[in-house]
Formats: sequence, structure tokens, C-alpha cells
Amino acid sequence: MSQVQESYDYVVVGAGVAATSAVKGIRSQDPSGTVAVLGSEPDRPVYRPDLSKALWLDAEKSLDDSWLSGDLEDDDAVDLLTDTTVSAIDPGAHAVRLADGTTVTYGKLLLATGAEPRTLDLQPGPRVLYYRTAADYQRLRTLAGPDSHVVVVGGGYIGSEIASALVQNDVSVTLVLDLEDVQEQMFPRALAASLTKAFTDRGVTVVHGSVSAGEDTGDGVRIRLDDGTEVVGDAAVVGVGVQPRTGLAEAAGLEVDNGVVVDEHLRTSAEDVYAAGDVASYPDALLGRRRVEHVDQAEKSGEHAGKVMAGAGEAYEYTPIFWSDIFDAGYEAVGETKSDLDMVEDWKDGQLGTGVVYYLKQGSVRGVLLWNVWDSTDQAREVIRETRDAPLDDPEVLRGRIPFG
Ligand SMILES: NC(=O)c1ccc[n+]([C@@H]2O[C@H](COP(=O)([O-])OP(=O)(O)OC[C@H]3O[C@@H](n4cnc5c(N)ncnc54)[C@H](O)[C@@H]3O)[C@@H](O)[C@H]2O)c1
Repeated sequence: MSQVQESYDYVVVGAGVAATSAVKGIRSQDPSGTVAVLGSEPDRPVYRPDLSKALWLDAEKSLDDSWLSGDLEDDDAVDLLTDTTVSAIDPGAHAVRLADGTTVTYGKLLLATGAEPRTLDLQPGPRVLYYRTAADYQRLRTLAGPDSHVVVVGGGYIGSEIASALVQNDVSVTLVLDLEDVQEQMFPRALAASLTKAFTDRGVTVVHGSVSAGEDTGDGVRIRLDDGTEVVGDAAVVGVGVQPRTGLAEAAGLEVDNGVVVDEHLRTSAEDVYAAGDVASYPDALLGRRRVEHVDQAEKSGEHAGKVMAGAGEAYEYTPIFWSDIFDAGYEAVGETKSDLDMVEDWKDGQLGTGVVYYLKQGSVRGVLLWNVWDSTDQAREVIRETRDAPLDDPEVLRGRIPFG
């Protein structure tokens, strides 16, 4: 591991995808400026989507393929400092303070601190994993053998991806849903119900209830639901949402509002301090101010922030996509895909196998879900742009707007 220096041209707080992408952005403009990447995790930066998908489903792939630090380690002017927690930032002094008391000064600072799991009255432990890091993946690998039983809490991204990955690795799974169906906040009713059925058809036990408490018992886990039901297993994977890590920014008096507020150049309210990725509330060129917790945003906004820090002038005008796979189905999506918006569903032959779902507010499409439909995210952005400028009187005209199948 590198030794920390007293001063750098660029300091990046956080060592996830936004951080490594920022270094790429910096290097595209500034071939030799000094960079420190400071991450509190013991591990090197990792491509997080692999932890819940490819590393379980692609037998050819190992964690060695998922580390993102190669370019950083090859660059003599970049110090990657893992196990290094920043305890305060001082924009006035252009300095950050590390947990061990060291002060490091910077020319430009990027906050790429990401998001941290929401926790329940269920302490993280060797068998209770709030699943987010490479260490969590490695730990789950040791716990999730073919004879094991894993309790997955939450039917969002983590819950649906991990439950699907585990069951495809012959692990017995109980999935605890506080809502009726998997990804119910995003998918139309019938699609969410068909996904829940896909889990039960593959032998997953679905239990309904909100987890209120539980514990790691040393040789297993005991999880309690709000109706008093107990669910036991060898391990628990908990995915009940995340919250942006804004503590450093707040303590330093930066503007924070559901994330560190940045402008179209990803600049925070403090001079020479930028933010990108899950932690940043940014003005999306299509959708307005928002915060996005998906890897495409981490990559693109991180790289853009790096470029701007190193002197580039362009605004960030990208609207990110996101995607997921559940068993043999998959999707890409753009924008706000919330099932409490108005929805227009366009399915091939009326079946749920292939289709497009448009999510609308007051006649304007705010999001598009492309279910088993690929290479159409640019068209999805076009529909969002068009209907933002000219809201639809009759949203049903959207059927067939993005051709598929
Ligand atoms: N494919 C992707 O883009 C992808 C994949 C994995 C993770 N992520 C990101 O990781 C983050 C975390 O994912 P996540 O799955 O934890 O969050 P999520 O918000 O997607 O899902 C949280 C789920 O937990 C449920 N829940 C909340 N409280 C509960 C309780 N007490 N008991 C039982 N269930 C409860 C909610 O109903 C919801 O289904 C998100 O920001 C997500 O965007 C993205």
C-alpha cells in the first residue's frame, strides 16, 4: 500500500467506482498531477455489480477480475490508500484530516463517499451481512454452500439479485418481503407478482413481513418479523436500502439536501470541492435535480468530475441507465421507474416476456423500463425529452413508440 503524502493536486475521498472513474477523468486532462484515493474499506476498489451477479453466475469469473485498481496501481503519481478514513474536510484550508490525525492538503477535492446500508435492529456480524463490499461477497461465499440456508431480507435490488444468484448456486433461500412482491416499488403489479412466482417456482420460500429485529447466534441467524414470526438460517443477507454518506460535507457546512448538492459541473457549494456518484444530488439535464444510486451514474459522473477538476469546461449532461438480471430475464431502464407513477405498459402479445413500461407524471414520461429489450436506452431518453417539452393528452399513444421484439 502507498504511504500518504502531505499534499496532492487531487484528493478523492472514497474508493468505489466513482473514485476510480474520477482518476480516469483526471488523467484524460492531466497526465502527471498527483492524486490520492482514500478509502475506508480494507479492500481495493471493486466493480460492485459483480458481487451480486457475475461472480455467482459466471463460472469463469473470479474476484480477481472485478478489482478496479489496476490503472491506479500502475500510475506512480496516484496513491491508493485503503483502510484510510477521512474524519473531516476543511475546504477553507484546502485540507482533509485522516482518522489517525494526519492532515493532507489538496488542490481539488472530490467527495465520492457513496452510500451506506440502512440498518435494522439486527446487528451486522459474521453471519449478518448488509451486503455491499468485496469482503461481504467473500464472507457469503464461505457461508453459502450447497447444504446451507440463507435468509435474504428485502425484495429490492440486492434482495432480488442475491436470492436469484444463491438459488442458482443450489443454496436454499428464504426471502423476506415487507411488501407483497419482489421489486414492487418499481414494477407494475402483474410483473412484480410474476417475479415473486419465479422465485417460489425455483424453491425459494417467500415470507411476508417487516423485519423488526434479529441476531447472529454464532452458528446461525434468527430473524424476527413484526408479527412475531421467527425465521432462522445459516446466514442473512440484508438489503433494505441505503443512504448517502453526507456526514463530511454536512460537518464542513456544504449544502446538503438528500445528497451533497452539486451544480451542472459537479461543483459543491465549497470552492474546489466536487461530488459524484451515489452521494451527489445533481441537476440531471433531462429530469431535473436527483440523486442516483446506480453504477452507470458512478462511472459517468465520477469520470466527468475528474475531467472538470483537471480543467475541462463542459457541463455534465448525461442521464444514466441502470439494469439488472433476475433468473433468465433482464432489463435496462432510464429515469424514474416508480410504480406509484402513471404507467403505460406495452407487452409483446400481452405476455410479460418482452415489453416496455413508460412511467409518467402529468403526461410527461419520467422513466422507461425495457424488459428483455436491449439497445433502446437512447430511444427511452428521447421519449423522456419529447414528452417533457410536449406533455401527452393521451399517454396510450406511447404504445409502439419504442419498437421491440
Ligand atoms: N442492478 C442495480 O442497479 C443494483 C443492484 C444492487 C444494488 N443496487 C443499489 O444498491 C442499493 C441498495 O439496494 P437495496 O436492495 O438494499 O435497496 P432497495 O431500495 O432496492 O430495496 C430495499 C428493499 O427492502 C425492503 N425493506 C425495507 N425495510 C424492510 C424491513 N424492515 N423488512 C423487510 N424488508 C424491508 C423494501 O421494501 C425494498 O424492497 C440501492 O441503492 C440500489 O440502487 C443497484
